[in-house]
Amino acid sequence: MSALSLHASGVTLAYGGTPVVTGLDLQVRAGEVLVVVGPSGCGKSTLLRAFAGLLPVEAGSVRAGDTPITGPSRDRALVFQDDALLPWRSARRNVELALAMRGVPRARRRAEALRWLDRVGLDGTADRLPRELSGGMRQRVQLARTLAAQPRAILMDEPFGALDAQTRATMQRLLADVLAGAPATVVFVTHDVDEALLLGDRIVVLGPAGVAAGFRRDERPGLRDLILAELGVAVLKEEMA
Ligand SMILES: Nc1ncnc2c1ncn2[C@@H]1O[C@H](COP(=O)(O)OP(=O)(O)OP(=O)(O)O)[C@@H](O)[C@H]1O
Repeated sequence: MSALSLHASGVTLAYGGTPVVTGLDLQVRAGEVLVVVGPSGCGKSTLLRAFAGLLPVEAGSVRAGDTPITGPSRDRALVFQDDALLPWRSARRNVELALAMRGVPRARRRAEALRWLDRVGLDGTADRLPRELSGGMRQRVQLARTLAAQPRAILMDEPFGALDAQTRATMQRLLADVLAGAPATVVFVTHDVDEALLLGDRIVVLGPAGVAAGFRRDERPGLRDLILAELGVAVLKEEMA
């Protein structure tokens, strides 16, 4: 399975007729990790929902590769802060579910689920229920389950927002590691500019008028300050809008 490019062209997104995002143009290249930052309420989650096929566009188009996005697909996984694991299934059996949905024969699921759990550092806890795991461990299971489904695009909405600083830093490094070996395009939403700089090949600042600025990582010295400045301007514009 190859990574999937994602495209938003002249996109307007709205809830109950009230526009949230207007005329947005954004191209995500196949295989890149694009991080989206922006003021609270500017429509970051809404954009992910459109790419996930959960929210139809009011105007413009969203595409995955050449195909218009008209609904959810197993090719595009959405990952939230809440781990959304099934509470009555062990970590291993949560991962096995993703394998079953991918059509992996029953006889191979157990070993493959254990390999994915091992990959996210969870060997030895495969038989525990979600409530017997810490928040960071549950996020690891969620990551294993997402990767096991082999999506071609992963849409991540502040997945580490609920974790303490130390666990969050560990998860960021782990994610950077596993993504390096995964053939998937990633759109990652965060409030944390340092997280954006660690994970993103490219970082865009979303503002009330669409993409306010875009940066390649390592593009120039002082990138962090530049992003913070753009973010500050976007927040002011959002407040004045
Ligand atoms: N289901 C909904 N129904 C109505 N309005 C909504 C709904 N979801 C979001 N909104 C509104 O749309 C706007 C954008 O919300 P969204 O969650 O996309 O912003 P965000 O940039 O992800 O914000 P944050 O950074 O705070 O998570 C907000 O004004 C929000 O109140």
